[in-house]
Amino acid sequence: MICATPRSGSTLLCEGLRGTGIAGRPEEHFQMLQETGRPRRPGDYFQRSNDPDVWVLLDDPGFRDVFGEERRPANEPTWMEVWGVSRFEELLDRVVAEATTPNGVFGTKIMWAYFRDFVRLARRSRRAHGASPCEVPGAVFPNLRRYVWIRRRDTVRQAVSLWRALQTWRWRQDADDDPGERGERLRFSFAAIDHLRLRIDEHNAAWQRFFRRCGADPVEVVYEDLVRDYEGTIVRVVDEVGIPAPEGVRVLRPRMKRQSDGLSEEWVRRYAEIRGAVSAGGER
Ligand SMILES: Nc1ncnc2c1ncn2[C@@H]1O[C@H](COP(=O)(O)OS(=O)(=O)O)[C@@H](OP(=O)(O)O)[C@H]1O
Ligand SMILES: OC[C@H]1O[C@H](O[C@H]2O[C@H](CO)[C@@H](O)[C@H](O)[C@H]2O)[C@H](O)[C@@H](O)[C@@H]1O
Repeated sequence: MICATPRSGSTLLCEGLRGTGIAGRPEEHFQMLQETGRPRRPGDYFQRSNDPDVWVLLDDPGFRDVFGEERRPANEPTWMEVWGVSRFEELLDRVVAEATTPNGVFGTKIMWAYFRDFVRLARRSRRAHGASPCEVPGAVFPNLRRYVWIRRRDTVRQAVSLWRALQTWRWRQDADDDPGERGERLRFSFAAIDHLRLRIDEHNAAWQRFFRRCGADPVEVVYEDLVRDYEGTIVRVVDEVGIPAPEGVRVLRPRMKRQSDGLSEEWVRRYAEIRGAVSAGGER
């Protein structure tokens, strides 16, 4: 089970593991909120914000196409409808069947932001009824061995990446993709990036507390190291999870490309400048 936060490089890791053919087919199979049964909408990423500038942004009519109904209509199918199932147990069965490689290894990826919803939905099902939150993943996933925790050292760049993805709704770019939107309509917001950075830091800390409390020792992957040594990192994860690879681990070249570009760098610079001024007691 890959434990992640958004824009941590988790898809690159999942694709690398999937490409080995022996490490399951991890994807974001359970991205649904308990309340709505749907994946998060852009506005959900800003809930519990303590920053009035974020509240103003959420109400800004100029931002309706980003946060409003246009992006994710209220009648979009629920996640269970997408999977064509009516009970959580059925979803589990479908996911385990689809995400298991012939050697019996299963893989999935879960973000902290909806891990609580996953745990609560699972505990209402027969599989994990009465299980403590620590016991839930082991109760619903067969022979869970180790968690894999992916994080990014530079959470400012991660937050910039997320703020961009929330505006473009482009979550990946493959080598042969048309790059599409390159920044013409995108809006910088210190408040939004700062909120997302705080949440990312908070969610990483929450994963750590969860592992500590549950006596788990996750395999750790840092995005910047994964990018520097892709093959070596994938081989290490397979090895540390304990997946037998009698003929060695095959690592395919990634199809995905880095999405950040000069505009992302410009936003990182502007964010640091404003943050520096705010810490020195100045205005945003
Ligand atoms: N090949 C390659 N090399 C370097 N970086 C890469 C690569 N593939 C994906 N990425 C970067 O991973 C970031 C997306 O992270 P996630 O996959 O976790 O995002 S998601 O929340 O699941 O959509 C996102 O980071 P940013 O570049 O900062 O936007 C992607 O560009
Ligand atoms: O390719 C990157 C990821 O794309 C999907 O997830 C992302 O898009 C969702 C919106 O459709 C969003 O709710 C989610 O937070 C994003 O991570 C896909 O589901 C992931 O498997 C994939 O890693």
